Amino acid sequence: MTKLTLTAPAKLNLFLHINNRRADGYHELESLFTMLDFGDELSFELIEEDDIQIVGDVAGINHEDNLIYKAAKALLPHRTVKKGVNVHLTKHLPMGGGVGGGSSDAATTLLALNTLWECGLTLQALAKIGLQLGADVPVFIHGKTALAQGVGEVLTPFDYPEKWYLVVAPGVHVSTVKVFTDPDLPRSTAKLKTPWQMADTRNDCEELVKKLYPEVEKTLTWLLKYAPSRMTGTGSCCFAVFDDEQTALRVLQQMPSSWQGFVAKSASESITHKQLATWLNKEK
Ligand SMILES: C[C@@](CO)(OP(=O)(O)O)[C@H](O)COP(=O)(O)OP(=O)(O)OC[C@H]1O[C@@H](n2ccc(N)nc2=O)[C@H](O)[C@@H]1O
Ligand SMILES: Nc1ncnc2c1ncn2[C@@H]1O[C@H](COP(=O)(O)OP(=O)(O)O)[C@@H](O)[C@H]1O
Repeated sequence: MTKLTLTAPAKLNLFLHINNRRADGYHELESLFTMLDFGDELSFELIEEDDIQIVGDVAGINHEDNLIYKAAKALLPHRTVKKGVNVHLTKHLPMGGGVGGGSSDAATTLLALNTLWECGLTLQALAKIGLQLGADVPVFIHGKTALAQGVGEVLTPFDYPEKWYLVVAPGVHVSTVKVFTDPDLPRSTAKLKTPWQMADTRNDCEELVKKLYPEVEKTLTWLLKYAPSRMTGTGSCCFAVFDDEQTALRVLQQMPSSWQGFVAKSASESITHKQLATWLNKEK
């Protein structure tokens, strides 16, 4: 049977500004998203049973709550190959960490099954379906470093230098909903005016999350000893940026053992798109 293995990359919000809160409760934001060359691994295999099976690292997530299942189910009406799918998931990304693990799994599933089920949908159509699964899904579908506006779905490709990042997960789960519904969250950052510098930016969620989760404050304070550092998304993961891999690895070796961490390089085009292109060329 046809098998396709893809990475579901981590994402970082190199900055995250919250401009206002919409009537529907979602927030208008501006953020510079970049994908990393590290993430979860998903293997897709078509099966005769007309079923969506997920095996591997699924601990703690109910089958029908898994964003992989939701993504596959959303594509069922579009498939021209009437077969089921078995998905093997190997998690490497911390859940609810602000690195988009669930959203990335969903996007990778949409990209893989659009191909295996021969749905023939464009990236725009996949991103529209993805937005229903989460505000972060469209950026993974397009798979490019991008300036995000709207709730995260209005994406403008942005040329940003590839760097090395040390990403640290302090082992606390931050609820995105809790952060976005907190009255103390700053919600009135003005839209960026070009030209702008990274020094003009920040993560508007950082102060609130540091106050609510002292372990995040400790992580940021530790990272800032070595390199410019920020929290990604609504946290809890934080990242430090380096110009070379060796320095980033040396800092990782000094990381307190109670935290999890990895070093990865940013990729202006997501690893998923490159893997899919290679697989399609081999299939020809
Ligand atoms: C905050 C960001 C920044 O990249 O990332 P994470 O920190 O989750 O990684 C994203 O916008 C999160 O996207 P995603 O993780 O898909 O969140 P969703 O499931 O869409 O929304 C979860 C909840 O967050 C709030 N939410 C999310 C996005 C947004 N622009 N405004 C919001 O108010 C809403 O309360 C929503 O119900
Ligand atoms: N395959 C999955 N991997 C990770 N999280 C998942 C998955 N399916 C559903 N979820 C849920 O989505 C939430 C995290 O969504 P995600 O987009 O990864 O946000 P974050 O960017 O905060 O990590 C988790 O709290 C988890 O409950």
